[in-house]
Amino acid sequence: MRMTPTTPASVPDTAVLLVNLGTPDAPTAPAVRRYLAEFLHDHRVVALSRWLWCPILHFIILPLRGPKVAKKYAQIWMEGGSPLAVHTRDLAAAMQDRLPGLRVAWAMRYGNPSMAATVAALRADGVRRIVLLPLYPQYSTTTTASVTDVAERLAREAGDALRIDTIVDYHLDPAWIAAVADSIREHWAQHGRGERLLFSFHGIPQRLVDAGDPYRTQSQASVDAIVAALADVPGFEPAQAMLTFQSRFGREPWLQPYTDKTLEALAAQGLKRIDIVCPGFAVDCLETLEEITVENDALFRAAGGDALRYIPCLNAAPAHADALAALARRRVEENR
Ligand SMILES: C=CC1=C(C)c2cc3[nH]c(cc4nc(cc5[nH]c(cc1n2)c(C)c5CCC(=O)O)C(CCC(=O)O)=C4C)c(C)c3C=C
Ligand SMILES: [Fe+2]
Ligand SMILES: [Fe+2]
Repeated sequence: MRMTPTTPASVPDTAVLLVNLGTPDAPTAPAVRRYLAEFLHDHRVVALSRWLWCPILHFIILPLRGPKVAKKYAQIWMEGGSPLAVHTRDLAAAMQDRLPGLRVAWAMRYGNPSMAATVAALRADGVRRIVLLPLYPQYSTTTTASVTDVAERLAREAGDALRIDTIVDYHLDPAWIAAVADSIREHWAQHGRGERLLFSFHGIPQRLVDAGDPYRTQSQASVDAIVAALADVPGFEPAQAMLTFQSRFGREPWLQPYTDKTLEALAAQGLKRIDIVCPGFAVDCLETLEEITVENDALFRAAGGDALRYIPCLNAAPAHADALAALARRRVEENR
């Protein structure tokens, strides 16, 4: 008699796969060079011709940036590793607690654990359907599409044995908006309110937005919704909120206004206490913990400010895990 392979009821055949950007394995120059080499070879991130870009990358960017950026990672490194990896892992564990009938896994677009190895391990465990959740609330071709490029290749290679459904953005998800707004509210309850509330998002080249990338529009929509959710805070006026863009890379114009220039301008206007939050980042990372709380803090003070008060990312907070688990559960049930 021919036996039909079955999956035991206790082993879920559907997984939720969180994918974040990626980070070096260690805060050392060789590890940072390896990570940046993979990241900056991605055509979604740098679209220049390889004839032009490879010599610049291999002979200028990687040798110079490796040691410099490794020192920055060393300042924020946690006991369990890079903050981006630690918080992504903890968020996946918190979501697993909320999704007992599903398998929750996490991977990185660049570096480790890779998407290919994670998907291979899930398939070996009997997973046949994946709900993919790139950890970018706002869609961009530079980030989300780069994750779906890899997912599409893996699904193609697996043929009928694997289906992947992607949640392409969640920039207006009501539970996520409420979680970010509540984190700001709680910060204000503990520390008081600053004179301005800056929403600082990772930038992208303006050229990409001109070509149709919806990232800026979605970032503005997230800010508007979070500000609307804070309307009942006594004394808070929507005009105190500002959208800015950080982490420029390269020489061409990126989305503006720039976070660093805005902070200097606000200090020059005599403002002393600014609150800053980064809702484009699901979890804390180099760009929030070093660029905002070390570099931008120093330049705000040097320009005459007193305190740049950073409101942390949602990380593995219960409200974040609740919001993303509900989002994933809905997607699993939608196309059963
Ligand atoms: C949140 C969304 C992100 C977008 C959009 C994004 C676009 C983008 N980034 C670079 C270049 C670099 N980014 C770097 C770090 C970094 N970027 C994001 C997120 C987005 N990037 C995160 C979460 C991080 C931190 C990773 C960590 O380990 O904590 C870096 C590496 C650090 C450095 O060398 O400065 C680079 C380089 C480009 C070019 C780009 C869009 C074209
Ligand atoms: Fe190269
Ligand atoms: Fe980046």
